[in-house]
Amino acid sequence: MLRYLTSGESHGKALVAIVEGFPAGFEISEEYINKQLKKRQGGHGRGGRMAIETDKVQIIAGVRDGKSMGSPITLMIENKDWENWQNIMQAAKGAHIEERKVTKPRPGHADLTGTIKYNHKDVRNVLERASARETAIRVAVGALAECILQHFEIDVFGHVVKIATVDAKVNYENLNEELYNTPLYCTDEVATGEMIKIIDEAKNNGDSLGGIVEVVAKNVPKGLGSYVHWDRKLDARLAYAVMSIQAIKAVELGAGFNSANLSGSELHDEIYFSGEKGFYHETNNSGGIEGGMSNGEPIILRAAMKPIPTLYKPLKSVDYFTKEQYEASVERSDSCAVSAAAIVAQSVVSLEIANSFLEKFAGDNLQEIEGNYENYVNYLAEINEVSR
Ligand SMILES: Cc1cc2nc3c(=O)[nH]c(=O)nc-3n(C[C@H](O)[C@H](O)[C@H](O)COP(=O)(O)O)c2cc1C
Ligand SMILES: C=C(O[C@@H]1CC(C(=O)O)=C[C@@H](OP(=O)(O)O)[C@H]1O)C(=O)O
Repeated sequence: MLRYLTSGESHGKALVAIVEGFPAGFEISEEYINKQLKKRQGGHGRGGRMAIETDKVQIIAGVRDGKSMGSPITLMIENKDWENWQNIMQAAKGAHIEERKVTKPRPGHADLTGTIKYNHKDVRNVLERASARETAIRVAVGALAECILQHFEIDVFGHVVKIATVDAKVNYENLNEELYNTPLYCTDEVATGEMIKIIDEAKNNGDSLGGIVEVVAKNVPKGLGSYVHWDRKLDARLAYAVMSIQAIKAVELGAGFNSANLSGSELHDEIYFSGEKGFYHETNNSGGIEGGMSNGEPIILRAAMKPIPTLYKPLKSVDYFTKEQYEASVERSDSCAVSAAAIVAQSVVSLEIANSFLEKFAGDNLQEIEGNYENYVNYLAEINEVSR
């Protein structure tokens, strides 16, 4: 079972994660982790901060000679912006914290309730940790999990299917690495043009936009997760993980919310059998999960991201200390980060799938896990034999 903790503030020295339970013997590609980090920084609509950062992972512990050792893996990403914030962010008493003290909470962010809850005297103490800067280290952790999945030929792709009211026609043929050279990680070129236009319009109006991301996991073996207990259900774990991403407001699997509009005969995926594929479905309204278990079809998850809360266009708020009503305005923010969210969603989905995979094929090292996996593949071949 993979467990991880993250630590780090948005303008602090660095972001750190410790990943426990990672089996020994897997090749860990620093290059792959950095590729994922670069993707998360991309996408049309990001703000000035992304021009400052060039996220690179440092593997501090748990990997030797390019392979996992079975010991906890520690990852770190430095914040280049720290240079500009040292005086304000340093931990020692006497830091110049008054300089950039924040007293005006932003609607839609963690600012107001976080300040009340922790009895802070500076809203900055909340926004530093609530910030989606933290998603950088989660992508690094997700990329580690992908090192396990890729060994077993499981591919997970995150992409953009909607920005505000513009829907993309999804072309599953184009869900590959090439997609990440496009400006919005969207498989529909025509919709991408429209999306860029409305993002620019929103930005010029001091506004922001949200959208919908989709994650597709291919070649996931049947039977990951379980129906026997609520916290072992793969769909529940995926929803929890994706909902924990900053600004995500809804998660659905397969037909999702539209399931409620369809009759049983329209919705349920009928079961077929062929010698080549074994048991399979010709439709995938379930999104690859039935009874909390992967059913062998691609896992398809969608998540809705709300528009970014920090706006150049003033929104009404109240100063935390003086209680004066004011109109908030800001120096710097993303206007749309849906492409980045697609990569973050891919990462947390990968981590949950890897976790369920390791539960099913448990082992302390690669060879042991491979053996358990092969055993299961042989078992599946056996049950595919016709018996009467
Ligand atoms: C990749 C990414 C980038 C984000 N960038 C910003 C930003 O620049 N400004 C901002 O106010 N919120 C940004 N957000 C959203 C806030 O972090 C989020 O709305 C806030 O933490 C409150 O949490 P909640 O929306 O989940 O309730 C971003 C979110 C993600 C996933
Ligand atoms: C730093 C990142 O995103 C940040 C997320 C964020 C927020 O409030 O969530 C606010 C902005 O931070 P800043 O005020 O420093 O510009 C974003 O840039 C990142 O994605 O790496």
